[in-house]
Amino acid sequence: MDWGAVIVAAGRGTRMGSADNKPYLPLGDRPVLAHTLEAFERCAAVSSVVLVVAPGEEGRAKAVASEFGARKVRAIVPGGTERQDSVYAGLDALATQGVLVHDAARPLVTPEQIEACCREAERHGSAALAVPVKDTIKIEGEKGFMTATPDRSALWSVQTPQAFGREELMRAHRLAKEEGAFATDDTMLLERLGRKVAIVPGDYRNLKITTPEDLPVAELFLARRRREEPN
Ligand SMILES: Nc1ccn([C@@H]2O[C@H](COP(=O)(O)OP(=O)(O)OP(=O)(O)O)[C@@H](O)[C@H]2O)c(=O)n1
Ligand SMILES: C[C@](O)(CO)[C@H](O)COP(=O)(O)O
Repeated sequence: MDWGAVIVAAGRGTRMGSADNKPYLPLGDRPVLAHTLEAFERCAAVSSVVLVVAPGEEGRAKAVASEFGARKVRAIVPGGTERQDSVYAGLDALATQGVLVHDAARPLVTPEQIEACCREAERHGSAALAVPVKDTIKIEGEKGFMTATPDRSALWSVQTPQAFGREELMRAHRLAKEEGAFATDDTMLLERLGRKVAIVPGDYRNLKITTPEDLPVAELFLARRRREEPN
C-alpha cells in the first residue's frame, strides 16, 4: 500500500503558553517541526507528506521544511479551528491509499514506529501507537468526587501516528461533521463506525509537547538518543 502522512501543526499551543507556536520552538539544534519531518523523511514506507499549519504560517513552515531537507512535503495547507478540522484539510490534499495522521507536537517519533503503524494497518485496516496507562484513573462521576475506577489493565494512552485507509478515514470525518461529533483523535472517529483499531505498542518517549515541562523532558530524551545513535 502507498502511504502518505498528514502532519498537523495548526494548533494554538494554549497550554504551552509560549510566545511562539509549538512547532517552531527550539528542541536541541532545530525547531520541533524539523524533528517531526525528519522522522517521516527517514521512513521508507512514506512517500509524501502534507503539512497542515496555522493560517498565515505557511511561509514559515515552508522555510523549516526546506532548511532541514524535508523533500517529501508535497503541500502546506491551512488548518482549522479544531484538530479534527485540520486533519480533514490535510486529508483533502493527499492522494495516497493509506494515510498516517501525526501531531507535529510529537517530535520524538521514530521511523520504525511509523513503519510499524503502516504494517499493522495493512493487516487490520487501521492502527495506532499507544502505551499502557501507568496511573490509576478515576471517574469524576459527581462534581468534585471520584466515583469509579476503570480497570487499568484495559487502558491505553493513544499516541500518533495513527494509520488508516484514506477513503475510510475521509468517510468517518464527513459523517462526524454531518452529525456534529467532536473527536480529539482519529481513532475515535473510526470507533463511531464500529471499527476496531489495532494497538501498536509504542514508547513513553514519543511524548506530545503540550505543557512547558514537556520540553526539557523531550530535550533529555533527544540528547540520550543522539548519544546512543550518533547518526
Ligand atoms: N486546530 C488545531 C489544533 C491542533 N492541531 C495540532 O494537533 C496536534 C495536537 O494538538 P495539541 O497538542 O493539543 O496542540 P495545540 O492545539 O496547539 O495545543 P492547545 O490545545 O494547548 O492549544 C498539534 O501538533 C497541533 O498543532 C492542529 O493542527 N489544528
Ligand atoms: C491525537 C492525540 O495526540 C492522541 O494522544 C491527542 O488526542 C491530541 O491532542 P489534544 O491535546 O487532545 O488535541
